[in-house]
Amino acid sequence: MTDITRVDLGWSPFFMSQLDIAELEALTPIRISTVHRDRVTGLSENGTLELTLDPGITTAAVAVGDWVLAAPAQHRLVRVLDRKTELSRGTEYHTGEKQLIAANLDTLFITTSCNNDFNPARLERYLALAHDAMITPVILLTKADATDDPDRFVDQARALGRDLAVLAINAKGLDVTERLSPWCDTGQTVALTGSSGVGKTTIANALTGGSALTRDIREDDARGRHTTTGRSLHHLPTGGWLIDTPGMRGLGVADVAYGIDTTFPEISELAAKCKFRDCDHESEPGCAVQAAIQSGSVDPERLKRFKKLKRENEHATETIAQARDRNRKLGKMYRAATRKKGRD
Ligand SMILES: Nc1nc2c(ncn2[C@@H]2O[C@H](COP(=O)(O)OP(=O)(O)OP(=O)(O)O)[C@@H](O)[C@H]2O)c(=O)[nH]1
Ligand SMILES: [Zn+2]
Repeated sequence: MTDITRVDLGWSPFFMSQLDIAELEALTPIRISTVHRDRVTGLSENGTLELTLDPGITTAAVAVGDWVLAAPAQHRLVRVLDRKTELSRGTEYHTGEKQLIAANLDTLFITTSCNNDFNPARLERYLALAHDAMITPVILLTKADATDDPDRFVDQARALGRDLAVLAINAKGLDVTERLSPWCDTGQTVALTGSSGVGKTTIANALTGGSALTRDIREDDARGRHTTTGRSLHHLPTGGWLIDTPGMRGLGVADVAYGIDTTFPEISELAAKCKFRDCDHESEPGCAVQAAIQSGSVDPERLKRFKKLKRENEHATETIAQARDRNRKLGKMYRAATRKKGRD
């Protein structure tokens, strides 16, 4: 790779400010493009570099999109820099810690279609994830060419947030790259999420000019593995970067209370004004949310979905905390047993 600068790669003062003088002199900032089980690959101004990890860093703690400091001569990853944004997901059944999916994303394209796939509750889960991670969400409504009334879907999607960017597109059309260009400019990083068949691959191919998404990435996904054999950070002709990791294709919410409140601002703002702090917004006296529903300024369906998502999130957060606790205890038991063995 030639003629690529750090700024092209997404470098900014946010990352620069984390380096001390010694690091500035001795180490090279590298953007992670692939995470394998035992090593990672990254990009710098000088091309692609394979890195091994210093003791104390595991590949589970490195995500595609991360900026790291490396000792390039020894091909060693020394330190992962603080992330601007971090996308992680609850695992299936929330049996363990959250899984890191991607780092330093600017925009998440939440993709659905102008057909039965359109589901406000599902879109709100994705919005909660994006908002929680401080990533800008953009809703893409594909298959606009296959319906008589795409505006109906656009209106419904716009009602899911304030100032929410919503685009109805034909993913197979020639104008996809141009329509998405405001988010795909130099140094900007994007990812696509959404259900199977909504057009993510079609859009990714349009954005990359056809080079994206190798077969092996999807096969890994089907087996639920966290490694990828393909490259996961794709340079776009518009100057941006597309992250495609297997984990992008099935995001569960856990520990995203802030994101849920941000996704339902009209409700969370009123909830702060309810008479009781633990108000359920049902039939309590002095409930500001119910008052707004009575007056017609809040959609009762939004309240239902808000409460359901909150419950799901609380459950997942609790289960993760329990798993963490269990792991800690197991670790303690194991350490005690090895210590005892050492004495025997
Ligand atoms: N007419 C039309 N067809 C589309 C559009 N978007 C996707 N398709 C078609 O829908 C099918 C599924 O598209 P994909 O891009 O493979 O969907 P995906 O989201 O990547 O699906 P998974 O890989 O299963 O997650 C393909 O046959 C596409 O050609 C669109 O906007 N208009
Ligand atoms: Zn209330």
